[in-house]
Amino acid sequence: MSVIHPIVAVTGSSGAGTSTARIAFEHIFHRLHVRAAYIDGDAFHAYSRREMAKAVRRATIRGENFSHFGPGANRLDRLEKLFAEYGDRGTGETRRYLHDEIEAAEFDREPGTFTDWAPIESDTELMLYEGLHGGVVTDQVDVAQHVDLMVGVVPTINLEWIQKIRRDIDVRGYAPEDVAKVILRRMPDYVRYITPQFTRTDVNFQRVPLVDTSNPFVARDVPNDDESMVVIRFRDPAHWAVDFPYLLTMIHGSFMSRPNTVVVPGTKMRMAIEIIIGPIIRRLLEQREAALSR
Ligand SMILES: Nc1ncnc2c1ncn2[C@@H]1O[C@H](COP(=O)(O)OP(=O)(O)O)[C@@H](O)[C@H]1O
Ligand SMILES: O=C(COP(=O)(O)O)[C@H](O)[C@H](O)COP(=O)(O)O
Repeated sequence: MSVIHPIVAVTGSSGAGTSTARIAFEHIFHRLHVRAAYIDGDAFHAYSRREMAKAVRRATIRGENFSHFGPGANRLDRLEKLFAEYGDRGTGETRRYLHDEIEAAEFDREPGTFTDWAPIESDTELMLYEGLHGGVVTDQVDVAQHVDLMVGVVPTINLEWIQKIRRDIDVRGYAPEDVAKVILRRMPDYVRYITPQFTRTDVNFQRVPLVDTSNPFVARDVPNDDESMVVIRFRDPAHWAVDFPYLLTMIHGSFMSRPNTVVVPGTKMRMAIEIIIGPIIRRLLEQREAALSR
């Protein structure tokens, strides 16, 4: 945790929508004229696509579980080092994982490989992490302890799988049966490392479909915003002085389902993110300015 170099972590499983949610954060930062350091969590994968395939084969032969969700396939030590260093000095190192031809062409590399480690942008006011492990805690690392605002993007699982399946097939070019195998292989680490994060998050955005998603493995398209609601849970509303009456007034069709939970129409998810997160980011920046002027 750091007043002068705050870290915001947007955390979610593969296909959950963290990259999509990041756009709302970019709008907030633009409106507040924030200079942010952006971190893509996939940069902390430990292996290239080819090396990962070999590691998975070796683990399978040994009858062991191994996936991108677990510590064995990620440099969580370097992720924690980055968070600790950024919180302390506003510096650190990151890189990019190049998922597809388009991303790879930008760096004249092969898809499924990394760019070189390089210093993050200098003189930033905060860091935004987006990826799988922004709130992870294992026997060896505690990434969560460094985060000032932790946001979960956690669609209900059938919707999350539909989003992942459609994206991995339509955008990343994977075969449907391979995506299903990856989902199955990742389940032990999903339960052990991914889902526990969402108990630690300050706020979770959980998109819930209002249409049938009972068999996500045959769904032809992703339920759109009109076909969903978003359950927004605050771990400690008082800590962030969440103004629920204002929220309910501003977002037509919203209602409280619990004292710490507001539900909004799917079409209002981005607006809800901006109305909720905007004041929190402004408060973090005001605290930073006050500390710097002391
Ligand atoms: N609110 C949403 N409504 C409709 N589709 C969504 C929504 N959020 C994410 N998606 C879709 O789900 C897929 C995965 O989203 P993405 O942001 O890439 O997930 P992640 O980065 O967490 O893996 C993408 O195809 C994206 O367009
Ligand atoms: O699933 C994720 C998480 O990323 P995202 O949140 O973008 O899904 C991995 O990065 C990719 O599966 C990498 O493996 P591959 O080399 O198969 O792309």
